[in-house]
Amino acid sequence: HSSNHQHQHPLHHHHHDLGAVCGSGALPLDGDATCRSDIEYLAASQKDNSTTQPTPEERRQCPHGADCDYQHKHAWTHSNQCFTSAKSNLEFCAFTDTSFANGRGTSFVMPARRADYIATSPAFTDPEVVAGVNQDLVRTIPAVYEMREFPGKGMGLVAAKLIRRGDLIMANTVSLVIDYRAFEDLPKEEYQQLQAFAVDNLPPAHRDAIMRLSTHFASDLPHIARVDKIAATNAFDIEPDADDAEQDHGFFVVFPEIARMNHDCRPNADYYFDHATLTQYIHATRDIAVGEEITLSYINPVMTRAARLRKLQRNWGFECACSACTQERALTEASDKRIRQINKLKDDLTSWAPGSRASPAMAELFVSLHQQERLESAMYEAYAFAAAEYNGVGEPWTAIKYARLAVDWGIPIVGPKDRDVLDMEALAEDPWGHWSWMLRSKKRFGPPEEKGEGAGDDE
Ligand SMILES: C[S@@+](CC[C@H](N)C(=O)[O-])C[C@H]1O[C@@H](n2cnc3c(N)ncnc32)[C@H](O)[C@@H]1O
Repeated sequence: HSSNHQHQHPLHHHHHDLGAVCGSGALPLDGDATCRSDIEYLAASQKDNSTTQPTPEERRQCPHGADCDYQHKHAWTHSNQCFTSAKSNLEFCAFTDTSFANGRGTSFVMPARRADYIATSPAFTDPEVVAGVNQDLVRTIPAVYEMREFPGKGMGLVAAKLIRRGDLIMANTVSLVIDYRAFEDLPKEEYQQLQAFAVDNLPPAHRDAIMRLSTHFASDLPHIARVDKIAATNAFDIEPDADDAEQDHGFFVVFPEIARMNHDCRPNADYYFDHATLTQYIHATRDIAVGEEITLSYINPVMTRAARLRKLQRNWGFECACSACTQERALTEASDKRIRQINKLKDDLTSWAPGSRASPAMAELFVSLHQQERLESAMYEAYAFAAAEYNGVGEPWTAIKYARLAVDWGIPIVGPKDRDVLDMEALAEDPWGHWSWMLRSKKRFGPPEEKGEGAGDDE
């Protein structure tokens, strides 16, 4: 299934994984109430006036944590079409809430308990958190972009004013949300029927915005096939919330306005998804001049030209003609060499084994290669590696400099709640108390590591 790339967080050199409250292993499918974050329980229970919502204490005592979460049954405006998979025995339904996000509406295709779980998110229980999002079907703030046609690409967006790095370009709440298992487990006809049903039940303006989206030049498709082609051409992969009992199973999601952004291998914007607001945010990754096209990368950009072209052709069926793909041959070769070097250096920088060659100088090279490659979306990671390397040899001031850069470049790209951003904030505030403090020196010059469990690299 075609879908846009998602951020991976390759900065897994943490010895203390801030993101994982219950350890790093996958949760059993029926969940574990004690593993979930207290803050999220509080947020959900305080923001919901209904008395059926268990208190944080009640949730904690639930023998089957996951079931406690679904005591609150969301009032869906449409949820009368379902199919049960013979393959997995799961029942998938189309759920629509036409009042979601101030009447914009949203539709899900997934099992009922998962839909009810997602509906406990603040985006549903506290409409305030999504006020001001979705400035497109109904606009109250002037747009920083306009839509126009780009020869060979269909429609696209251009900057209508100077946009600075870090500026918010647009944000959309979830529109059409499909559990990957529906796609994998159901017969194609049933799956496509649920998907079309989900779209048809949205409020008309929203439904029409989806139906106008690109089918990548396919025409005269019957309605159900057209919806399927629109989903395949425009969907983003979304990773489930870490508290979702079914977190091993991802979604693909269509956002009707964001879907108008075309691909560039060196894009000037990037996106992240926030589960609390069920919103995809698009920010500028560098300054964008008036009249310049606003672009995203549909794939991981840290790939050689040939690999990028292959992937774009296979998943979206277009021949990438962005400047990084069409520059003269000598420049392409130089770029591919830098890409290969970036990927090699990353192995060293992510390794905290005593034999790793990583050093502050290597991290400086890593930062420079990203700048040379115009990989603004990945700069925060490079800065984070540099911060950890400097701190690892006891250079707190340079470590703080890079940690601050990582935070500033990371917030627009992965959001303020991202665990790497939080980790760098912690380093900038207290390098001496950070996990990386003197860690390289200790590993290289300290007593020999104990053999076996816990020794050496945490990868
Ligand atoms: C998510 S949509 C982007 C918006 C689309 N151009 C439209 O008219 O709504 C993805 C489709 O846009 C087109 N597209 C996006 N980036 C492109 C590029 N760099 N070159 C050519 N076509 C592109 C392809 O048809 C692709 O299947």
